[in-house]
Amino acid sequence: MPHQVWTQSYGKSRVRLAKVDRDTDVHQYTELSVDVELDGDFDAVYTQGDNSLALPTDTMKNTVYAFARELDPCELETFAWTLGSHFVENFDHISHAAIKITETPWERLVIDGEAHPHAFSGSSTERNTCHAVITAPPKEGEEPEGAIECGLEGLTLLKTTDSGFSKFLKDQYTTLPEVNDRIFATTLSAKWVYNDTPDNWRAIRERIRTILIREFSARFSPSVQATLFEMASAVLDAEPAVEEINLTMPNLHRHLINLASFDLDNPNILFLPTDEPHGNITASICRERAEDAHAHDHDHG
Ligand SMILES: O=c1[nH]c(=O)c2[nH]c(=O)[nH]c2[nH]1
Repeated sequence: MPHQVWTQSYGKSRVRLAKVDRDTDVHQYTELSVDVELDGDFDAVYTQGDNSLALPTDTMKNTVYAFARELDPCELETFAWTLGSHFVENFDHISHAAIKITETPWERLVIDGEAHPHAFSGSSTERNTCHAVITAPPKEGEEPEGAIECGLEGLTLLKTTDSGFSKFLKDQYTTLPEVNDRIFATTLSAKWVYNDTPDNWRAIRERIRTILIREFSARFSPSVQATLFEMASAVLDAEPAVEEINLTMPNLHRHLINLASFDLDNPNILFLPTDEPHGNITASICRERAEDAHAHDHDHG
């Protein structure tokens, strides 16, 4: 055979659903977009036109709906895990199921100081994410294995002071002025993994978000990099169940507008907001591991 399928995956993307929990008069509202991707013995589907092992992506969509009816999709992690396990447990030829959930949070409206029982606002760009990859059990009768990565995306943050960038490396192309008072704007994405199953997935997610926001605003930022490290470190310090956290923080520049042509000064008050081009800063921060400590000693020694 001249060619072979080297890697593959197929699935249904952006299966959107909203669920209302009407158990009490105070309704809960959950809105998700789910991606299902399967891997396994699908070669013949590609090479032979043989669909006998191809579970239709339409069926995957229906499975998402059926599971959302039966389960509480509000707990993204257990929903993803149960859904992924279904595919690897029920079909021998499916080796991996990747379930990616993106949740659009809707905030309960507060009217005249009172939380409304069934009216919500959803204007934020923020999303909760959960990416679970479930692997078929090594032996029949055993539990599937897997990994879950939790996160959030689109959390826009800005502070009008307490940020600077100076004493950086310069060469013949450097024009950036050193500043000790600038606007720091970013759209935070965070992804983290746990070393233990949290008691309450929703609660720990909320705590991590709160820590990230608090640290962003807590003190002077000498660079996006240093603030990113502080934000991630604060999560690892406060939450022992978080093993590693990856933060991506684009530096969404606010350039000082030059008003000198109009004989006007600009004492750090009028800026041009831009998002292109933007700095892109990303790092994964983990607890110090014995072998890494050794490697660092070695590097610096
Ligand atoms: O916080 C920053 N980090 C950089 O690496 C960088 N580079 C740049 O032009 N501005 C900034 N700001």
